Amino acid sequence: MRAIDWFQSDQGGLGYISLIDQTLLPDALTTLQIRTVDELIECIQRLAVRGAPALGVAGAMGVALAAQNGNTVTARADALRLRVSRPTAVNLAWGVDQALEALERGTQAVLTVALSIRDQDVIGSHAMAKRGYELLADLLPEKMASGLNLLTICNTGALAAVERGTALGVIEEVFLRGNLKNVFACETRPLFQGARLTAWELSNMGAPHQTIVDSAANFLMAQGRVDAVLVGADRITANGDTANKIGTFSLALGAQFAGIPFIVVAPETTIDCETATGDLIDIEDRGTEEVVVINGKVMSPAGTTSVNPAFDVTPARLISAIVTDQRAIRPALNELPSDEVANEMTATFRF
Ligand SMILES: CSC[C@H]1O[C@H](OP(=O)(O)O)[C@H](O)[C@@H]1O
Repeated sequence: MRAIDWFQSDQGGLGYISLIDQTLLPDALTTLQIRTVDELIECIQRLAVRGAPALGVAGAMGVALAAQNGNTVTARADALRLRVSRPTAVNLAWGVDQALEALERGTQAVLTVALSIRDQDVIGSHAMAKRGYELLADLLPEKMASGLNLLTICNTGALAAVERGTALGVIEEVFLRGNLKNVFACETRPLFQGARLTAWELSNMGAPHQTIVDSAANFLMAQGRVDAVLVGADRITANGDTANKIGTFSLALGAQFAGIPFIVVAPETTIDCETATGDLIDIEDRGTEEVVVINGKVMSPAGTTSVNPAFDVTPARLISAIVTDQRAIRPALNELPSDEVANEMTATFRF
């Protein structure tokens, strides 16, 4: 079952978006039928649908909903509201923009673009899985043979895309080829995408895994218990700086301290060459309640407020490699990015 897809209903031929409500996992696997842009915006903002690639598909399919439910003026207005429903993942705006370009050619033209984006995401996720596996085999041949201990954060599997996903798709490939010893999945406070979603996906795969509290990750790396860190991305800027789930920057620091590869896996559609450097990325702050309320229990005294950035930014110089559906930038095999490699990344990404 795909995290997000499009279906044509028999009710007058109008189509709708089908999506898994990820807020209910792992306790319940429930799909929703989304027929309006307002319903889709609500699902995006409460993370019923989430993950950069999935948001790109949702953005494009949302424009198709808008086109079939209204005239081009109201459709464009609805699409622009959808475009800004979450600010950090560039894929959402990109998906909306791609579909909007077809709006004047009619609803079917918009839907054709949206379904193409969906299908390209599937192809890309398989390409990233293969390319990421090959990179790990190049970087860690001996450890690959004995079985890799990998660490990841948030959820970057099929739930964050259409199929397979990004970083977790690479981990799946390592598992399917018999080279996975264990996955440490950071629980990923405050919304527990790791403990809930990544653990669910790894369990469904039958892959060996353990969840950890986020703050344990760097200690495990320092102990030598992690061979590589693989993470997703929500926006990669022209110089290779990468926005991803909060806690990712800390993992990159831990990986550099431990001398292990820190690998970002993301489709080309996550690269935003219009934004020069990571400090320019709009980082979503999701407010106090998500931090102080856990399973309905308020953990802090009334009046306590929180800073709750949903993402952070990892500087390109801390990133060992960026694997996309089309390429992989690889550091010298025996060192983490030096200034030269970081400059190469900058040169490579600055189109
Ligand atoms: C496959 S990239 C998914 C990316 O999106 C997640 O954020 P959120 O759960 O808030 O949508 C996280 O940053 C993942 O790395």
